[in-house]
Amino acid sequence: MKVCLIGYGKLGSSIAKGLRNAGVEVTVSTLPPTDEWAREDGFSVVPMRACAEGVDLIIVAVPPSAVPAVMKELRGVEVPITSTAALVKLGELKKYADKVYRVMPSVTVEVNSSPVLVAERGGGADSVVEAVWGKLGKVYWVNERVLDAALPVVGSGPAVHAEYFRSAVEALVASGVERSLAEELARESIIGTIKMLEKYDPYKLRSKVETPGGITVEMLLKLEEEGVFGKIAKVLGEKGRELSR
Ligand SMILES: NC(=O)C1=CN([C@@H]2O[C@H](COP(=O)(O)OP(=O)(O)OC[C@H]3O[C@@H](n4cnc5c(N)ncnc54)[C@H](OP(=O)(O)O)[C@@H]3O)[C@@H](O)[C@H]2O)C=CC1
Ligand SMILES: O=C(O)[C@@H]1CCC=N1
Repeated sequence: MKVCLIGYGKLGSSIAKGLRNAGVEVTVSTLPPTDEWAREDGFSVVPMRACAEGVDLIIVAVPPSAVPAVMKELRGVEVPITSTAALVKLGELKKYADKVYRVMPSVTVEVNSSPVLVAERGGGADSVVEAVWGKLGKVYWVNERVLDAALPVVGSGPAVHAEYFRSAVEALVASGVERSLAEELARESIIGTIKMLEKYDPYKLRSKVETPGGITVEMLLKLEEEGVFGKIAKVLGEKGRELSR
């Protein structure tokens, strides 16, 4: 399979590396200075129209403000297009191309382990979209409203989750644990928790950990009193509702 990737920034470079891991041939089109970064990473960089020739899929990973210019330059190209841009709706993309989809992944595509929301089925090239994006994680076909509502947890997710991880590490360091050990312990704990969440819902998991009158319930009640979890749900939920309007 061959892919043309437009944009080699934070997300684009992760997409390129994830696809390469999976044996997909990637050609890049981007502006300076990231054109040089793509070359240093071993990708071939060409002008946009040349990039779009003879490929199975085009992935547009440029800032939302640059999408109209890129779509205009791709006008008339028959190859299906997937846009990763937040904020640019399908209705806008369809003004420029027939076979076009919105995709919402996260940078964890770099390790081939991202939820990949795709809107919407029936865009004229579903199987090629599934085949390419399926190399980068688990594909979920959704309507556009769900893609936007889920963006705070899917697209932004790694940054939000990393902040919890960082806080846990700082807590351990403050308690006298060496940073390298603290990072390893926090990481292993999260990996184990994720595996348990595949078996149990979060309420059940919490009740398995809380010893009555013990340390866990004491800490969790304190965090709830501070509004920590409620605030996360409020901010992410408000943003999801705003985006999906
Ligand atoms: N970062 C993330 O985790 C996620 C991002 N997204 C979406 O993906 C898109 C990219 O985000 P991100 O990678 O963070 O952004 P960056 O700003 O890091 O990267 C944007 C890339 O697009 C290039 N570019 C800008 N304008 C053009 C143009 N006209 N033609 C060709 N290339 C161009 C930039 O080149 P240069 O910098 O060299 O000028 C850069 O390589 C955004 O729309 C964002 O909403 C979606 C999900 C997750
Ligand atoms: O922060 C952003 O706007 C983009 C979309 C999701 C992740 N990065």
